[in-house]
Amino acid sequence: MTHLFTPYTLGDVTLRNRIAVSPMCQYMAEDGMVNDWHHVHLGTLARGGAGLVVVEAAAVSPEGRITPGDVGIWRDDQAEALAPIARAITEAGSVPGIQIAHAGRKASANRPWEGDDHLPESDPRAWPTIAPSAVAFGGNLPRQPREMTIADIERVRQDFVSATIRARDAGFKWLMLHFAHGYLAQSFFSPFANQRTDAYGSSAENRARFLVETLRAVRAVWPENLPLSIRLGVVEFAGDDEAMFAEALTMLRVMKQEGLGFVDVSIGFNTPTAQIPWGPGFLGAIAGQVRRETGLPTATSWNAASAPQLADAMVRQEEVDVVMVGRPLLADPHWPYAAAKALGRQDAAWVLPPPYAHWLARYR
Ligand SMILES: Cc1cc2c(cc1C)N(C[C@H](O)[C@H](O)[C@H](O)COP(=O)(O)O)c1[nH]c(=O)[nH]c(=O)c1N2
Ligand SMILES: CC(=O)[C@H]1CCCN(Cc2ccccc2)C1
Repeated sequence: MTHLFTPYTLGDVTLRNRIAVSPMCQYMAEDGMVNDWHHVHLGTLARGGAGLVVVEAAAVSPEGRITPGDVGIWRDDQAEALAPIARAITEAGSVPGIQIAHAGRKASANRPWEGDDHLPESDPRAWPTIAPSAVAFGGNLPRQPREMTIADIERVRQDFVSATIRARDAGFKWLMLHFAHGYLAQSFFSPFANQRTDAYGSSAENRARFLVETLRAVRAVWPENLPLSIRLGVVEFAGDDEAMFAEALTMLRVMKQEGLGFVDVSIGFNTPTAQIPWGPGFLGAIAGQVRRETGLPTATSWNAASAPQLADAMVRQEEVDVVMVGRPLLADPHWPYAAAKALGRQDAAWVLPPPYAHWLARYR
């Protein structure tokens, strides 16, 4: 029995299988607008057979981009440009998802293959960055951000709400808030990054405030019957993970009461000194713990699809409900087909659309 190829229903949304395209920035947008690159990239991935395609981090404001090449959803025309992509994903038999994000102190950077570092302040493309505290990430991102005022906090929360409304109206059916990877929301939760002494800092409850308030505000405008998820770093691999994990579980229980429906378990990435134990499916056990301790359905990524058998086992062992696949899909957008074959599914070819499947099913 392959668990990876069983349907999954959450609210009024059913995924044809447990494979999701993990959100992956392409850094190919101009002024936040998607273009042919994104249409071909995401359309091909949807035709590859994944049950869910999560469009890359879309910035909720210009300052919230990581690089000048990031997709945006801070304007109506940007959302309108995303609508055909949501349609193409749906027509391919997959569910259209999108991640909305604010990069915080990791913003205003070069594309990864062009340095992955902060743009020089003299660069006309650069912009000032904001964060919970005036504390730089360090490493290749040394710029000190401006500490956010309460007015900034309220504005950015509203930016997440406006972006949610645009995503809804553009036809997306699965929303993921980017609360991970050292970006703005994750950095509020982190004692490494958040040294505030007001209601948004110091205690775990205060450090969770921006995330919980934003989730609550987004929940109020995202349709009740559609999945509302977050991607959250629950460990840092930088020393104090027991405390961080316990705080994350507490926050997730509060968020569940506030209408969170699903959590994609990831890494904090709040400090350049992290020692990540890279390896096949290394977050699986942690995702399973989150699932048992909070009762929330989960996903995780991080080499979860290094082998189809591993991805299948993570579902079978109830560590996750959905497997987020990233880099393997860059290598092979039809990875779900290869996985179906590797797992011995009779109708493996029919993971792909008829114009491909008809011939592959009878290929001798
Ligand atoms: C090119 C590229 C771009 C992105 C990513 C990765 C890569 C390789 N990742 C992380 C990604 O979604 C996934 O969690 C990790 O890559 C781990 O999964 P894999 O081991 O790649 O399957 C990522 N994560 C996220 O939450 N939002 C994003 O927009 C991106 N962008
Ligand atoms: C936007 C986002 O969350 C992404 C941007 C690209 C790097 N991602 C994190 C990453 C690190 C190492 C290997 C793969 C991925 C985070």
